[in-house]
Amino acid sequence: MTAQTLFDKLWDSHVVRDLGDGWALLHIDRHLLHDLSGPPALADLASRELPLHDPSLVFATLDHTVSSRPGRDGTTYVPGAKLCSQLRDRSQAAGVRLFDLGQPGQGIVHVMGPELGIVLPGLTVICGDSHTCTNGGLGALAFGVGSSESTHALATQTLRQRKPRRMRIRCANRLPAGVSAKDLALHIIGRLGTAAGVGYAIEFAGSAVEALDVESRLTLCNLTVELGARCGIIAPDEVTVQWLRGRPYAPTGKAFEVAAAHWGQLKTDAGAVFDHEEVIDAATVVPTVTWGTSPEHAIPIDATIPDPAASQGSEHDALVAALNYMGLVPNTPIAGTPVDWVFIGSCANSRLSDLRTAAEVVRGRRVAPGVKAWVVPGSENVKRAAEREGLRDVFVSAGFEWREPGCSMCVAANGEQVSPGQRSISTSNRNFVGRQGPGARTHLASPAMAAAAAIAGCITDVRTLT
Ligand SMILES: CC(C)[C@H](C(=O)O)[C@@H](O)C(=O)O
Ligand code: SF4
Repeated sequence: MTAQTLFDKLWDSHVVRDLGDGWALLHIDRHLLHDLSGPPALADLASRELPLHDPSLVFATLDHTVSSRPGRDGTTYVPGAKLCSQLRDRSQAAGVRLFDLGQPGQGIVHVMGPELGIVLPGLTVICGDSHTCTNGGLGALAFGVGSSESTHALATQTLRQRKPRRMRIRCANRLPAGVSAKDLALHIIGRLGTAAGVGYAIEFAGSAVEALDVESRLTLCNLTVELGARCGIIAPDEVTVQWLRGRPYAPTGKAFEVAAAHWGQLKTDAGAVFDHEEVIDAATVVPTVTWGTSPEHAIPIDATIPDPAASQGSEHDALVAALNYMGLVPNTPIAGTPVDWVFIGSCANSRLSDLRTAAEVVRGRRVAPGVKAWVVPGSENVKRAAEREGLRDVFVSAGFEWREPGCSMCVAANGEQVSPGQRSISTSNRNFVGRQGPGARTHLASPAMAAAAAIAGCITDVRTLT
């Protein structure tokens, strides 16, 4: 038998029918719905009088348009109230399990899926959301879909897809202490650019990836879409198996052992051929932040803001526009840039391990005067676990606000915004123009770096925080 990549194994095992010309009909194992993309897909189906093919494979949660204010309900953010009630009503009518506000399981869709064991290695997972690639961190074949694809999958549990090419990004050696998966992701995007992954499914491999815990793997895969690829995957291993054991929707008893034995086969065979390969030396990665308006505007914390004079044509113009929007001066150090806002949250970095890392930086210190700092846990379960182990108290006594789970200021679809011209350091994954509100200036960073900026009042190297 010819050597196969992990991606090919996952793809081949889900082909219902080869449609020719690189297209295939795939079986979809899990379908996740959120309050923005879920209601239209369910409504589309209802208007065609089509039943769901298998509601037990579909799960819904409220995340994008819900307020994160303590004591909130689905109506606190008034413009989101209709979407919330639609997702509730349509899920109930369709027999779909919805994790509602205040219930264990509610949370950002890409946080709650893995957390509950709804997402498992070897499964195909879709959601009407581009960061569905996050789930690849467990070894699932997971990708975001558009609304007509979502409708099709609800009705048939299948999807017509064109097979992407395969890329492997091998991360050699180990990340240095204090350098996280988020730094690695930003480093990779900064080096390869946001178009590098277009048309590819990307496998992250190598000793630095093997050394990551599962939550860090989810972070790394979360940012695959910012490389232009719809899908990122990491081979499941013993760390994955241990992380999944006992999760509510994971198999139990003998079935879990059988599943785990199967997951052990899900890796790229020696000698398998990729269409493209990249190698990153993880040992050279340092804490990384973005300065501009694209995730590829990523630089090491000890670097200076780039000078557009070094580039030409449209690239020059794009750099000038980004510098103007961000209100930054070329050739000055990024460290020391004052921040108004600190946002620790989003499906990139709002899991328990992220909050632990940030709390370690914050413990016994104070948020700098004039800085607004928020922690928005990724899910109700993350929130409760963090509260049980005292992390909430660490943040609150330092001057952070402790909020309710959801997307919040990652995309500001719930009205929680950074004011025009204000600068935010954010653990999210997109720093686009207006992403955190009209005129808002966003710097992407790891939880440790965001926490350090909250204390220092400016972008700072967490390794030298005093
Ligand atoms: C609103 C949603 C469809 C969107 C996405 O697809 O990613 C959002 O989650 C985002 O992060 O920009
Ligand atoms: S947290 Fe941000 S990136 Fe993630 S799903 Fe929500 S809006 Fe999208």
